[in-house]
Amino acid sequence: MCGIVGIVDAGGVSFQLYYALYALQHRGQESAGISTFEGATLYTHKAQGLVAEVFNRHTLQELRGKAGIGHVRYPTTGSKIPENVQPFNFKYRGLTLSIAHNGNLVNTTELRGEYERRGQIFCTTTDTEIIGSIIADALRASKSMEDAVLLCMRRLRGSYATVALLNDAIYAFRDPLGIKPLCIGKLDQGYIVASESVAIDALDGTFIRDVRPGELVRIDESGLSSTQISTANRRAHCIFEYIYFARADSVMDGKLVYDVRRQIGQKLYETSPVEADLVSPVPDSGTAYAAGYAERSGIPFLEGLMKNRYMGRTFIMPTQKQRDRAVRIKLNTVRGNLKNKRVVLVDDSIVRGTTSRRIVKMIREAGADEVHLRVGSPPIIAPCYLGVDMPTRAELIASGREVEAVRESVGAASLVYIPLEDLVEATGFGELDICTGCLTGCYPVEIDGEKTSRCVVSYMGGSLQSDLSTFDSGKEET
Ligand SMILES: O=P(O)(O)OC[C@H]1O[C@H](OP(=O)(O)OP(=O)(O)O)[C@H](O)[C@@H]1O
Ligand SMILES: NC(=O)CC[C@H](N)C(=O)O
Ligand SMILES: [Mg+2]
Repeated sequence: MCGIVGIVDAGGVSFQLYYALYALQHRGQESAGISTFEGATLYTHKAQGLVAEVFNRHTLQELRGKAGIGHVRYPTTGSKIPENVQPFNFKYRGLTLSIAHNGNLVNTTELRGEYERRGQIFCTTTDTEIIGSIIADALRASKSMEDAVLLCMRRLRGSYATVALLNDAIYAFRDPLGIKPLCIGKLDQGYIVASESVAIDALDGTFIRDVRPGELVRIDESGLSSTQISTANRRAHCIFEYIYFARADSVMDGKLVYDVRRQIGQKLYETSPVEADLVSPVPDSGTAYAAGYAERSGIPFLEGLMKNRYMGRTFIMPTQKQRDRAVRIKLNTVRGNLKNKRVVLVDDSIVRGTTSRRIVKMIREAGADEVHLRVGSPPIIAPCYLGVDMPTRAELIASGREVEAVRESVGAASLVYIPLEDLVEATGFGELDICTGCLTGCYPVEIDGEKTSRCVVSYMGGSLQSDLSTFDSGKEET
């Protein structure tokens, strides 16, 4: 779930891009990068590390121009190596293209093979380079950016919210199902597109709207224009954005994330009331859920865990060793709030169980009488292929296990997950407008060996109808 941003601003963009990436840091902690354009020169600075580690005043001053894009990475395809740090640049005669992507393709191997057979040499091991290659190839053949993106949408399978800097114009597009978020804001002297609205807020901008699924937006110094490249008969917004990834203060596809989480917290109490002395969130992402739970139950909201504010997110760290170590440093108990108390502990999700195992033990050691765990998502039972790094069933604590076995494994007195119907209702979307692959094992795009739900996409000009389910006969439809 990387974070992407594109800005055109008459006053210069590098510092603005930096602050926008800072606001999106929670979406990717592995690397950060910015590309800008001025005159005939493409400037790029990128490296592994957090936004504040990668850039300083000097590097930002060197990034000249009034248009640029930025990226924070959370690796999903291609390992954690310097070559995979985005944005990626493509140069050909008078053409300079820089590209940054949030999402994950499921036909990378097939497309890479095809391009390699045509003589293409790839410099990275990511899926993103394929998107850049398709666009650069089309532009080299004198096609328009609209044609290039049309080709992308016909060829790419998976999720892709993308920003591209083509000379001094920014292009932004979203896959036909709108799996990953992308929104548009107005700045004093220009425009911004970003993964989440918090990046617009950080620049004192005004939220305009979301980029529509299948839409291509162009921004340059004369303003903003849009072309609808493809249209689908459904959407598939990622449910995990609402559960965990997005910041609670973001408005995403018309929903304030905090409201969704708070409502889930309320429903969690209604699903299975419990008598307790306090409701404690698991910071950060569990907080809005706990607020809703406390509100509905009337049980006092009290923090039993304190988060070290200098620690980032643990779930998105690449190795189990790093994740274990990080949880130990990140969370500590507030002993006085827990001693001899019956505690309802509310978190957004249990994925591998790293966090819950550790904190239930810590809270018990702090003297709590009972720890009741409440979770704002149903059990995560299937891998995500579309942008969350949980690639195998084996690593998921709830995959192939009953709730009782998970409860025992994390050591809680009781464990309750929100039912899927309640979660879907809280998002306000229809069941067919969100991707619940990680919760149901049924995906909105064709994935080898997995169930696929029906989806029909039509493309600009109406000449091509692609029914993804035809690749998939015999598999279940929802
Ligand atoms: O079961 P696990 O594999 O531990 O994964 C789930 C946990 O990881 C996430 O927290 P994280 O620390 O990444 O981020 P947060 O500070 O936003 O809650 C999530 O909020 C859960 O607490
Ligand atoms: N999390 C993401 O959006 C990652 C983008 C891309 N798949 C990469 O791994 O670099
Ligand atoms: Mg958490």
